[in-house]
Amino acid sequence: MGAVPSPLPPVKIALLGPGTVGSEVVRLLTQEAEDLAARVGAPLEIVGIHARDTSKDRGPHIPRELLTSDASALVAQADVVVELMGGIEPARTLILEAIAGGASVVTANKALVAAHGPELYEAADAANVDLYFEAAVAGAIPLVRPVRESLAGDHITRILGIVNGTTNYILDEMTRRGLDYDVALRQAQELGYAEADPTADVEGHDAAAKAAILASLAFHQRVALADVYCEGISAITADDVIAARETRQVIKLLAIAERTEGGVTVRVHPALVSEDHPLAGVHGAFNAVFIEAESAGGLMFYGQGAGGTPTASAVLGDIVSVARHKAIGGKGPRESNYAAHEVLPMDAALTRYSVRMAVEDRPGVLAAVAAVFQKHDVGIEIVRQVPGQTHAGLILSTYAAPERDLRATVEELRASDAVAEVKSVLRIEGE
Ligand SMILES: NC(=O)C1=CN([C@@H]2O[C@H](COP(=O)(O)OP(=O)(O)OC[C@H]3O[C@@H](n4cnc5c(N)ncnc54)[C@H](O)[C@@H]3O)[C@@H](O)[C@H]2O)C=CC1
Ligand SMILES: N[C@@H](CC=O)C(=O)O
Ligand code: NA
Repeated sequence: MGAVPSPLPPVKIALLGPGTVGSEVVRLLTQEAEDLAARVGAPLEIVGIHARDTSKDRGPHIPRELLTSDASALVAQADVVVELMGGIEPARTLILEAIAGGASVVTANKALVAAHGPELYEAADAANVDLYFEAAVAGAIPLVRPVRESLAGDHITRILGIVNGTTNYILDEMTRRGLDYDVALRQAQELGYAEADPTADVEGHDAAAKAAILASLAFHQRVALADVYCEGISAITADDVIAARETRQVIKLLAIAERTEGGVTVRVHPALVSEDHPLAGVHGAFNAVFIEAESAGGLMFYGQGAGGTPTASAVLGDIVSVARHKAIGGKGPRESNYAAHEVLPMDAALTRYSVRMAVEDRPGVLAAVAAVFQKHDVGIEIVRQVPGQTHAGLILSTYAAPERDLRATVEELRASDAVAEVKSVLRIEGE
C-alpha cells in the first residue's frame, strides 16, 4: 500500500470582531470543522478571537480562552485573518499588518474596501496573499466572485439592484404592513441587519460603498466612493409609499452602475419600481441584483443580503478558498484596473422622474406646468390627477432625460405660481 500522506498542518485562523457576523463565523467554523477540513485539505484552527471586552461572556460558541485584546499579536501568528469589526480603523491597519506578516485576509467590511481597496489590493499582491471580500456585497449572495471571476471574459454594461438589506426591510415593512419608518428601522437593528451606525444604511452610504466595489470589479477600473451619487431613504414618507401603491409601484433603494459610450455613472437612490417588476417582490432584508453583459445577456442574483448567519456563509466560503491556497498552494485573482472609462457625474445620467405636486385649482395651471417641462426639453409620459384637500393633486411621470434637465425642471416648478407644493420627486427604474 502506498505511503499514507501525512496530514497537512492546520491553517491558523484569527478572527477580529465576534459580533453579529463574527460570532456566527466562529460557531460554523467549530460545528462544521470536519467538513471544512475535508474541503480545505487541512484542519482549520482558530488561534484567537480579538474583542474589545474580553471579560464579556459571549455564549457557548466563543471560548473565553480564545479571546484576546491584543489584535497585533494575534494577527502575527495567523495564516488567515478574518476581519469582522467594521469601520475604517483599526481594521485597515490590522489588515495591512496581517498582509505584511504573510497572512491572507477575509473581510466583510465594504466601507473599508470601498475607501481603501486599491491600497489593500496592492499590499496583498505585493505580499502574494489573498484578499477576499464576498460578504462585503449583498451578504450571502455570491456576487463578488461571479463579477470578478465568472464574468471576467465578458463586458458588463449595467448593474441594477437592491444591495442593502436594512433599507429594503424598512421600505418593505412600510409598504406591506404600514409600519412607521422608525419602528421598522429599530426592528432591522434588532434583527442584526443594520450597521453599527445605521445612518450608513438609511442615508445610502452602505449601498454606495457596495456600488463602488461592484463598479470597480465590473468595469475593471477604480471607482471611488466619491464617484458614487448617493441619496438615502430618510426623506421617504408614508404618503410617498401610499402614492406609489396607488400607481401600482413600490419604492426601493437601488444601486445602479452603467457603462455607456460616454463613460461610467454609478448611483444610489430611492426609486419607484413597477409592482410587476421582479425587484418589487424582494422582501425583508433580501437583495437582488440584475447584471447585463454583452455576451452573457441578462443575469439575476437573489438571496439574503444581511443577517449574521447568511453573511457568515459568504465569509466561510472565502475562508475555505484562502485556507486551501495556504494549505496546498495557489492564489485568487488579482485586482484588474486596466480600464479608464470616464467616470461621469450624476447630471449626465439618463433618468426618469415621477413628480407629485399640489397645484392651484384654476384654468391654465396644467398648461403652465407643461410649459416648464417643455422649456427643459423633458417629455411628459403620464399625467395623473389625484384628489387633494385644498389643492388639486398631480403626479407627472417623465420620459428619460438627462438628470440635469430633470432637476432644472423641478427647481422651476417649485418657483412657479401655478404650483402650490412639490410634494415628492422620485426617479422611476425597472419598468
Ligand atoms: N450584519 C450584517 O448583516 C452584515 C455585516 N457586514 C459587515 O460585517 C462587519 C461586521 O458587522 P456586524 O457583525 O453586523 O457588526 P457588529 O457590530 O455586530 O460586530 C462588530 C464586532 O467587532 C467589535 N469591534 C468593533 N470595533 C472594534 C475595535 N475597534 N476593536 C475591537 N473590536 C471591535 C465589536 O465589539 C463587535 O463584537 C461590518 O464591516 C459590516 O459592514 C457585511 C454583511 C452583512
Ligand atoms: N447593513 C448592511 C449589512 C449587509 O451588508 C445591510 O443592511 O445590507
Ligand atoms: Na456576497
